[in-house]
Amino acid sequence: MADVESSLEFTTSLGSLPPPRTRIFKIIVIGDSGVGKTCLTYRFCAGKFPEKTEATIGVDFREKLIEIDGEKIKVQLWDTAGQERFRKSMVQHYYRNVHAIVFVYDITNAVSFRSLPSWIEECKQHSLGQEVPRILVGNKCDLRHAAQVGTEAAQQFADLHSMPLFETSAKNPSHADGDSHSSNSDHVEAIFMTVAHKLKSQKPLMLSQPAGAQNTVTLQSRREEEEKGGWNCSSC
Ligand SMILES: Nc1nc2c(ncn2[C@@H]2O[C@H](COP(=O)(O)OP(=O)(O)OP(=O)(O)O)[C@@H](O)[C@H]2O)c(=O)[nH]1
Ligand SMILES: [Mg+2]
Repeated sequence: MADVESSLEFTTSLGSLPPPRTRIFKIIVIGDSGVGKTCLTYRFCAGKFPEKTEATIGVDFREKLIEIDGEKIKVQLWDTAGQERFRKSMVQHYYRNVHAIVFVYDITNAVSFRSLPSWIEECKQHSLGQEVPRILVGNKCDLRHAAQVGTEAAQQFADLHSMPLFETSAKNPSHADGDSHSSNSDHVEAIFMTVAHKLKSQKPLMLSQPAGAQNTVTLQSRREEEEKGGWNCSSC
């Protein structure tokens, strides 16, 4: 867990201050326990695969400052717990003010794919309609030999629910690292950047940080929730 914790410190560091009124895109990552949500979000924010992860309790935040067309944008990933017992107290909190949803399944675990309708239903129950951009991510493509979910079935499901499908591996090094095995999977970085581009092009009403506030959007909302006794965040 040491790696993940140090990433959190790094990604939420007050040291690298964004310019005034940085837009924040809140993206929630959901799916069954063990599909790799923590690894995917860590990979995007810290640029590497975590050596060790533990089941997420409640929700973890990871942030990355990116630049699109000259505008600096903060991508805020909410890495949610897949295990029911670790998410109960949190659910109503992380579905607030969501800009995009990433549904994740594990291509080597058919059960995680069959669970997707219930995750979609949960979003619906929390008033996240079709207008909220959503994508489907099949993770662990480095284990294709053990695949239980084919690309065709996944694509059909994605089409049915009008969302793009990406197959990827949080573990594989990128092309830049000289690995040829990753050629048949999308890159984690490209996936989240695609979501960010989509959000930017839609110009939705975003949370923004006024000059000098730095991370107060995140910290304040957490403090408010803590006061209400609602937070149960494993790494924050
Ligand atoms: N081979 C391989 N293993 C992966 C990949 N992504 C995650 N894993 C492994 O899958 C296990 C679960 O990963 P996590 O990221 O903790 O899963 P999670 O979805 O966050 O699980 P919860 O927090 O319980 O909801 C860990 O042992 C990871 O090392 C991947 O792309 N390839
Ligand atoms: Mg996790």
